[in-house]
Amino acid sequence: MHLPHPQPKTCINMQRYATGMATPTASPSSLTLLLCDQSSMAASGKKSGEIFPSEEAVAEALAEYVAELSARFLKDKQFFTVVLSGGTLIHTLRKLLESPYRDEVKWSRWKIFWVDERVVSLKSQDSNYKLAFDEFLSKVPISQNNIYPMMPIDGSIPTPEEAADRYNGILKELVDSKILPLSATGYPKFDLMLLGTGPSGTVGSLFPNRPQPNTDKPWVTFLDDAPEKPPGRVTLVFPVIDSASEIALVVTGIKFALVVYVVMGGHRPPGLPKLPVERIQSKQRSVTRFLDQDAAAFLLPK
Ligand SMILES: O=C1O[C@H](COP(=O)(O)O)[C@@H](O)[C@H](O)[C@H]1O
Repeated sequence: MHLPHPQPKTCINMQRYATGMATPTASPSSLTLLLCDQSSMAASGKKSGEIFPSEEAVAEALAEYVAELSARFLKDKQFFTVVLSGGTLIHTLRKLLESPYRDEVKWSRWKIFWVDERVVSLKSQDSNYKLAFDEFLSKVPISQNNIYPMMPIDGSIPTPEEAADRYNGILKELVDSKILPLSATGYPKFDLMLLGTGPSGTVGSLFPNRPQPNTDKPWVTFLDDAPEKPPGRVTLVFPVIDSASEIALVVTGIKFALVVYVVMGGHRPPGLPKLPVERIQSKQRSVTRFLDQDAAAFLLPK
């Protein structure tokens, strides 16, 4: 696969993606790429489109975005339902723990879910819940009653299939009690889905070259042969992810540059099937992308 060399001195404003006007399958030549000078962007400290000069700037913009959504959704409904991923995303949420967000956000009205989990004890270093709890949830006043881990809180470790059944049941109860609405296509509709991706284009635990990305029921599925450790995973199916009112895709770091390039419409190796992360664009709502310059290193104008 031939890729352009990164040019660290340039940055790119791809506002069209932020507004959902472009699709991931558009060719680079059809996109509006505005080059700007990295030093002026860094000096202004402001976000420019969706590619930010640093991971720190991504974290700041993400906090502003999430806090604004929380306020907007809570004007009309009792709870703000947020679905977390694991991985680097959790660290990037850190600015929400600082002023002004820490005091302004109505944390007691958040309900927290996960897009995926590793089938391990909640105390394991591999647990997405533990990561989120230690780094984020334990530092804000969200009641434990409003946190819905994908693994049992009693520390038991079910099989991946049992864990998926259990979470399906939890989501069903929340739908039945009208806390989670159903989308027009019959899937639970969360307010905000916070996604990362792996270098291979995963979303949650929907891995390329596995059947789960094409599964549409039940709402939560599982695998016991994930290509990355640990092998047991529970994950929301794609239509549940796609039904969320808002989706943020947060990608920082050079190891994601290739997958970002492909997702944003760059040249793709012949025969490469559509990656799970490429499927989250929807006509119903935009995907808000938060990329740092490292993740966007291959996105160069033609
Ligand atoms: O295993 C997982 O990895 C992905 C990506 O994590 P990152 O460290 O590359 O950002 C994460 O989104 C997912 O929730 C997690 O289970």
